[in-house]
Amino acid sequence: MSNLLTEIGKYTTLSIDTFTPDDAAPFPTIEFVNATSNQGIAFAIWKHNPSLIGTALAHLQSKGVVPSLDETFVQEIIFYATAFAGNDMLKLISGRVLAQVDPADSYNTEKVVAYALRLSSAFEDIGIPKDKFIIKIPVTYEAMLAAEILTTKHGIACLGTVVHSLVQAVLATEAKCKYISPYVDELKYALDPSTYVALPSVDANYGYVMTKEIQNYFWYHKCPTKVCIAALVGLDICLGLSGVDEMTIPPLTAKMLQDLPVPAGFEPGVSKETVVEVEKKSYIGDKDAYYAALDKIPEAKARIDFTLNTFNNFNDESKAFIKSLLLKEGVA
Ligand SMILES: O=C[C@H](O)COP(=O)(O)O
Repeated sequence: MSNLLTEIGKYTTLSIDTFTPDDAAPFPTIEFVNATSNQGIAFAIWKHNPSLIGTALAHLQSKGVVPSLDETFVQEIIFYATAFAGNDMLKLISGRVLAQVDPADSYNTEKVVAYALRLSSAFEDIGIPKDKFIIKIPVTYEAMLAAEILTTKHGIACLGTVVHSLVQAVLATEAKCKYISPYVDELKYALDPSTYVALPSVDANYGYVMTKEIQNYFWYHKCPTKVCIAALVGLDICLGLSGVDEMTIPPLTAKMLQDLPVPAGFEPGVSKETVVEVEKKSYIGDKDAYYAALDKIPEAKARIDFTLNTFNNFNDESKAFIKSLLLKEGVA
């Protein structure tokens, strides 16, 4: 039977905002193409399924790696537990699994490259080829230099994430990101969708207006980068942005859309037929111009800082949780 989720899926690629296979169970007839993770989702996975940490530990031990509480070993556990979780999700989706670099490295090109290569190695080591995963990289000037290196020199597909402005989107497509993820609703709602409070109109939603601006720019200038919207919670926003290239939908929002009928006369909120002319911009090769442009958007800067801090906190919690498991198992 037709419902709002399948209807939106006619116009927009649907992906799911989870790495927990149980979350995909309520949608047996929906084809989610990609499945995503970040440090918040990762922490939830370890808590939900701590056996993934044990699987990662056993794999590393089988390769002769000696367990310890050192930062390097705990990080290796995160790489492999992420890869094994991704492997489970790949059984339920037709596309790729996505995993994010350490947000603490976001302003350091070399560190982003090194982290992404180690994470990619873990995926490939357990049999997940390069065309089945994507590395998510927060869009800063420094990190986009890393994305370009990873794409062109290593053949690793990248998604520019934590996008809160057209300025970042322009840089990410110039850096050859395969996707970008504009954040639509406030991150606090994405982390706990049950607390969502809709604004009086979608036009009052910063992320909604920005996402339409970015999609229009990418379509008008025929950018090869796809817009894969994230931090999407509100039903009104999902309807308003239906028609974008791709949506990563949290399970709770997907369930609500699946339970709703299609309104009479439904039309997607965004369409290539209504694209308007927009001036082309360029920031690659001009770090000062990029940060000067971003400085003019305090809302974007505040949201980027808040998001990176939030993910850093989840990463710290993950590491503390993994250390406590290693101690409990008596292996470190
Ligand atoms: O869970 C948080 C948000 O949806 C952030 O987007 P993401 O899942 O693509 O990282």
